[in-house]
Amino acid sequence: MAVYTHLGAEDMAALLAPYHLGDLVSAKGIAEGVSNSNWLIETAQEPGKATRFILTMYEFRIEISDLPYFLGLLDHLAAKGCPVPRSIHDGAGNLYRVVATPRGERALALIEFLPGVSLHEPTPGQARAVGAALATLHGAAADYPATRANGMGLAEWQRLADACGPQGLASIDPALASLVAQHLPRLAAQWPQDLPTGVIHADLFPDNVLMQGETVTGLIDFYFACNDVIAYDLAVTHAAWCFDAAGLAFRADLSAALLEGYASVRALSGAERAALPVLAQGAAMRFAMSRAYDWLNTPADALVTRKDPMAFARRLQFYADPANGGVFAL
Ligand SMILES: Nc1ncnc2c1ncn2[C@@H]1O[C@H](COP(=O)(O)OP(=O)(O)O)[C@@H](O)[C@H]1O
Ligand SMILES: N[C@@H](CCOP(=O)(O)O)C(=O)O
Repeated sequence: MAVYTHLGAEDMAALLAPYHLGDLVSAKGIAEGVSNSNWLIETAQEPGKATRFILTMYEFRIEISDLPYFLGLLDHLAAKGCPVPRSIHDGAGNLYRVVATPRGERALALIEFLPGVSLHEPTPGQARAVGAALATLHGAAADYPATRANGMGLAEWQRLADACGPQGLASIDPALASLVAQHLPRLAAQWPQDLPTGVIHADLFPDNVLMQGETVTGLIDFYFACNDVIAYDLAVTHAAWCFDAAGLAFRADLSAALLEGYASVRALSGAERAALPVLAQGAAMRFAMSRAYDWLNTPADALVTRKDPMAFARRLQFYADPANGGVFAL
């Protein structure tokens, strides 16, 4: 997360009053992340007994009309035992509220705080646990009744690339514009059409998984969740987890563990397995393009760390290299 909107203690207390959670004890902006402003909130009904929550203010890339899908999905998955934060409803039962801020009207929601830490250098055991948790999520979400199209699909990668423009892409790295021109039309032509679809997380990066040891204690940040190709979610997770911390070297041990963990809960069909190389190239393109756009357009005053588009451009090259075709064989 990030903090785009700066709020004083009085503003924060007023925002939280409709939740009837007691007195505001502390509110700390969380610098991780990109899309929203987030705070770790502590409130207490009585002195010395504080409870933690996460307050999210939706800043961009999120339509308010999608919030019932995202927040309802958290409650659906939590009810099935998945380690996801429940949404906290206000005193009138609302899942989210729209408030006036110095930057204009914003929607906000409060969710449960979950224990655990996100990892920078996962072990194979942790990657296996994440694979299994992802497959469990896919199963638990199978009867979620709402649907949402993927707003970060192929058409959006193209729109982001066009918005950056060849010069903007080249200003990030001289190789980026030609890489996009080489691979984006091919991916559009080769994109699989007939694979099983369902609810996917679509952004299960290490910073969106909380762990204690090898136990997944939290799957968070469902704000790209949507209905799309289920195996694409595994490809996204693979692209996010299976390279070293610098994003340069492929980690075969993490890859094997993640795929094994996934397959231990949900078997992949032959068609899904065969499609993983192209799905992973698409995943890498998706994050290269959103990062490139953010690289060129992040407000100067935002408390946010821009993420390197080239880390995913390099992964795209890795997945597109025929010499690496065996990565997804189990
Ligand atoms: N339910 C939660 N419990 C504990 N920590 C959380 C929770 N939700 C978010 N966080 C913390 O806030 C950070 C940013 O949250 P996240 O939802 O990933 O924001 P963004 O969408 O901007 O990436 C996480 O990396 C984590 O440290
Ligand atoms: N995981 C993405 C960033 C998406 O933003 P988030 O902070 O909302 O997860 C990336 O690494 O590019």
